[in-house]
Amino acid sequence: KGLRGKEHERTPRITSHFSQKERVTMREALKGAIQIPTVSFSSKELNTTALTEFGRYIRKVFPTVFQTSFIQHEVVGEYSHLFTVQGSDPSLQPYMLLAHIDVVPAPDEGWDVPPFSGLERDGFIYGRGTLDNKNSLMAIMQALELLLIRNYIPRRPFFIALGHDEEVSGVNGAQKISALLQARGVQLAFIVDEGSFILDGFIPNLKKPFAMISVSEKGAMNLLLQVNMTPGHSSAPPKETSIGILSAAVSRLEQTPMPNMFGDGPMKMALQQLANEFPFPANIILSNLWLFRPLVSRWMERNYITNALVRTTTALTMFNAGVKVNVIPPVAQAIVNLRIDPAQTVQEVLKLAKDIVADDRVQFQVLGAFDPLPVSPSDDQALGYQLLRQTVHSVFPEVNIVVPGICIGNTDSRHFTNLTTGIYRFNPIYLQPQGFRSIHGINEKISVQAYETQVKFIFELIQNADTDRMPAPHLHEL
Ligand SMILES: CCCCCCCC/C=C\CCCCCCCC(=O)N[C@@H](CCCCN)C(=O)O
Ligand SMILES: [Zn+2]
Ligand SMILES: [Zn+2]
Repeated sequence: KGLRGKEHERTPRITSHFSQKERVTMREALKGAIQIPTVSFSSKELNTTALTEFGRYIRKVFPTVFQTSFIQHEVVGEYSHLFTVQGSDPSLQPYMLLAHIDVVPAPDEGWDVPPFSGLERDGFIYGRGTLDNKNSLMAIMQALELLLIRNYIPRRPFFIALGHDEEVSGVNGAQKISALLQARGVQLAFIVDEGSFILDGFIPNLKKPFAMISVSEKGAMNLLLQVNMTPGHSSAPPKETSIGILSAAVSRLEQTPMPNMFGDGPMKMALQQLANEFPFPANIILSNLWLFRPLVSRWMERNYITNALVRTTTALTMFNAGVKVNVIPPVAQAIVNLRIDPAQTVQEVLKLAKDIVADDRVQFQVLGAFDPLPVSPSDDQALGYQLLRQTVHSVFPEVNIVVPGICIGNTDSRHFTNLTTGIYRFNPIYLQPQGFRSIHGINEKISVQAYETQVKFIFELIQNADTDRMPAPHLHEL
C-alpha cells in the first residue's frame, strides 16, 4: 500500500455508505474507547495506565491505519499520537485533524448509567467523552480506517494529532506535537478541532438549527486572590477577618460583570448572517446592527450561554480559609477563573479585576493566563472554513446556515498558531442546551445515529480536502 507510482493519481470518490456490519463495528469501537478511563485530574495526575491502554486500543480497532505504509505513526510526549498521512500529491499543503484522548473526571453520582460503562440505552451511547472528545477522536480514526479499507489514497497530505492532556493544558501533548512539526518545517493549510457544534435551541425565537464554526477562542486567566491577617483568638475578633475581606472582594468581582464587548468580531458577523432566520422584528433589528447594536448586545446578556459570547466571564471556582473553629484565620485564598473575550487582553482584564476589587489588602497573583486566539479567516478564500461549510451542506442538507463564531472553552488547537492561521473548531453533531450542560457534567451521551453521521462527515471531509480547487463560492446565506 505504498505511494510509489501513485503520484498525483486521483482515486475515485467513494460514497459514504457503511454496511450494517461496519456500523455495528464502529459503535462498538466507540463504546470500548469510553470504557477506558483516561481521566486527567490535574497536570500531575493523569491516568497513565489508561492512556497506555488507549494506545493499545487504537492499534487494535484501527489495524489498517497502523499497517498502511504511507501513514507514519509516532508517540509524542509518551501518550499522545501523531499520524502523518503522506498523500499522493505533496504539492498540496497539508492540514490537520485534532482531537484529545483525555476526559474530565466523572463521579458516578447523578448518572443514569455509570460514566465509564459505554452502555447503550434508547439509541444513545452514554459516558464521559461521548461528546468531549472521544467521539471526534474515534470518528477521525474510523473514517480513515474505512477509507483505507476501500483503497482510498488521499491526495492532500494530512496529520492526525491525538493529544493526551487537553483537559489540563495540552503542554505535554498538543504543544509537543506542535513543536515537533515546527522543527520539521511544516506549515498547515488549516486545522479542525473540537469546540463548536450544530446549535439547536440556544437562541429563543430561532427555531432552525445552524452550524457555528468557531474561528477564535477565548483567552483565560486563573487569578489567585489572597488576604493575610494576624491570627488570634476568635472570642475577641477584629472588625474584619481575612475571610470577610476576601469574600467581599470576590463578591464584587461576581456582581460586576466585565464590559460587554459585542461589536465587530465574529459574533456580530454570526448574528448578521442569522438575521433572516428570525421572525419580525428581530430580523430587522439584526440586519441593522449599525443602529441596534446596544439593544442586541443587551439581549445577548440575558442568557448565560450567549452572555459568555459577548464578554469576559468571571467564575469563582475555589475558596480556602481557616484552620480551626476558634482561630481567626491568618490567610484566605480564592481562585477566580476568567475567560477572556477576543476583544480584550490578559493585561486589560487583570487591571479591570484589580479596579473592581479596589482593596489594597487583597493580593493578586496570576497563576496562568493566555490571550484570546487570533480570528481565523472565514471568507471565500479560506480553504478550511469553506471545506467545512461544503461538508456541512452535503452531510446535513437540512442545515442551511453556517456561521463563524467563537469558542467559549479552550482547546488544544491554541498550541498550533505557529503552524497555521486557519484554526476551525467544529464538531459535526447537533447540540441542544441540555447536551451542552452534559459536557463536563452528568449523562454525557451521543446518539448512535449522530456518531455514525460524524464518521460520515470526516469520511466526506477528507475526500473534499483532496481538491486543488476551492469549494463553490460562498453564497451569503441571507
Ligand atoms: C449565538 C449563538 C449561541 C451559541 C451558543 C454557544 C454554545 C456553545 C457550544 C459549545 C461550547 C462547548 C465548548 C467545548 C470545548 C471545551 C473544551 C474544554 O473543556 N476545554 C477546557 C480546557 C482546559 C485547559 C486547562 N486550562 C476548558 O476550557 O476548561
Ligand atoms: Zn474537549
Ligand atoms: Zn473538556
